Amino acid sequence: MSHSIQQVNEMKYEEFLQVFGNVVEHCALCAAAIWAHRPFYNVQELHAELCHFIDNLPSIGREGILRLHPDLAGRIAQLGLLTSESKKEQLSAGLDTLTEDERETIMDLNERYKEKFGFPFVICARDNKKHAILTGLKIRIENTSEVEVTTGVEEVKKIMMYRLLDLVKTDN
Ligand SMILES: NC(=O)N[C@H]1NC(=O)NC1=O
Repeated sequence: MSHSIQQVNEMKYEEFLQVFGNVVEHCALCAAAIWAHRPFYNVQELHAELCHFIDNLPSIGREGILRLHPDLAGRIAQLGLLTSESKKEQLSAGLDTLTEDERETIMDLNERYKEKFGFPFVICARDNKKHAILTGLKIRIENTSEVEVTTGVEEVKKIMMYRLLDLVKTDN
């Protein structure tokens, strides 16, 4: 359901958390923190407040946010246990149409990425089809940890914007 920015600004904390609690995957803290910063002028400002909160976390906090994300085409997806948001995103990237070889490659690269960095590979699946995800994994696994925390968090912000646009009307 889509809400006007006026409706968002009038929301009590509990409703706000229910509506926006998963705009950052499994990290309701982000929405809980920025509720105090109402009123928001528009969805862009809401997004900017969330970005500001995330950017001000210590590096281990930002890594923690990455860790809350399920692997793309991973076991959680295979078990049907994704959040509805993540499921929709993974479908939009065509991750349900992977060949056996592609699935094995992506799962293997995801494991190697996690072994190297200690957090999962995060990319905005609504901006990347399955081939771009595979290429991204192959390229980004060569980066340093610092670069990958920054890159992963920038992807979280893109995912967040799409999720917000599903929830807030922009025509006000
Ligand atoms: N691992 C990872 O990138 N997961 C996320 N990406 C996305 O678009 N939705 C997710 O859950």
